[in-house]
Amino acid sequence: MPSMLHTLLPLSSTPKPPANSPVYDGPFAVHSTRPKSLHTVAAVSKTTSETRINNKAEDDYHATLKALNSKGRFPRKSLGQHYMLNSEVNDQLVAAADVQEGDLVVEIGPGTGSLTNVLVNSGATVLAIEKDPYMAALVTERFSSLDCVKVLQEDFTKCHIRSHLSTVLQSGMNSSGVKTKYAKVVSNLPFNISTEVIKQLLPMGDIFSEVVLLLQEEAAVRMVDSSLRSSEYRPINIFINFYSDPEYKFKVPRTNFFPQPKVDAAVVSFRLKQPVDYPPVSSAKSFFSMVNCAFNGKRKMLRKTLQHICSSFEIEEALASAGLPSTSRPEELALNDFVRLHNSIVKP
Ligand SMILES: C[S@@+](CC[C@H](N)C(=O)[O-])C[C@H]1O[C@@H](n2cnc3c(N)ncnc32)[C@H](O)[C@@H]1O
Repeated sequence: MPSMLHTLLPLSSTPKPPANSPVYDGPFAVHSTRPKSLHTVAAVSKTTSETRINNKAEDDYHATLKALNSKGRFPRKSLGQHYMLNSEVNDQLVAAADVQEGDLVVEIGPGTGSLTNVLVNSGATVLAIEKDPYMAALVTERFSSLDCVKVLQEDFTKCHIRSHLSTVLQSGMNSSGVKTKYAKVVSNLPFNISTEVIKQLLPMGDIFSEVVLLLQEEAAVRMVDSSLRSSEYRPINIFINFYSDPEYKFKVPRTNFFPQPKVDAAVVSFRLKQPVDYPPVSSAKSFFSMVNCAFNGKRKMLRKTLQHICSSFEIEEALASAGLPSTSRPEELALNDFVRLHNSIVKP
């Protein structure tokens, strides 16, 4: 190991790869890909087409440590820094988004660039947005010779993704050949910003076709499963189904990350609906404000929880004209029921 690594992570405190890991037990095969040797981050060089990375880089445990040490960094909990050690998982993430030559892909939190590398090798043009200035510098250096990767050092939850995308489409970066009208998002992002990111991205069906995210497993299950009357049924399920068709792809055990998080992860794809396909409501804002009100008392009847929108008599009338019992509770209503109820209360 390089002396730099010893300086920053003394042997006694150097984290060890977890026993028998990383193990990816996705839907396909179970692999044991224990770290093999010490690799540098990515050997980046120009190919004949000048857009690809020559040799498939090894983004394993040692490479990740070495990359972090090159910037004098330890993983930061506050930034949700759990780096992916298993390139098979990155391959499957990219496959889940069906990334093709000419796709424009937004990656949130590229970290050391292991997923970025797989995206580039699939022929994508990548706009990577990284909050940590050290990791942004690292990933910028790693892909500095490629026109098809642009790294922005920004907090994704605060950035104006629309204007960044249009800048990319108008810039020289597009000479690397973005062929589609819609971009995709593929990301292993910090668990603590995932709900915010989902709320930010799903209503953008006019610019994104697909959002594929590595999420905390429990959250992934909750977001995809919108079974009525379950204790997990929430306004976020209505929101997700309003704007997208979600699909649980596969589980990723915690042993695949460095450092290991306390929970497992899972990949979810959200196929975004185009605005013309959204359920017909006069205003999405008033629709979601009604849904949120309805869930204020999850076990209470809607004629009670919606009382500050209109009188309980009017609510009962609206329920009847939406074909719903007057005793309905929010957990009993699917997306379409809420749409009919909203349209009965707020006449278009
Ligand atoms: C879970 S790590 C994943 C890193 C890398 N994608 C991988 O697979 O190894 C999350 C990354 O997101 C970055 N990050 C944290 N908060 C962010 C934010 N608000 N906006 C953009 N990047 C963020 C972290 O610095 C870190 O690099």
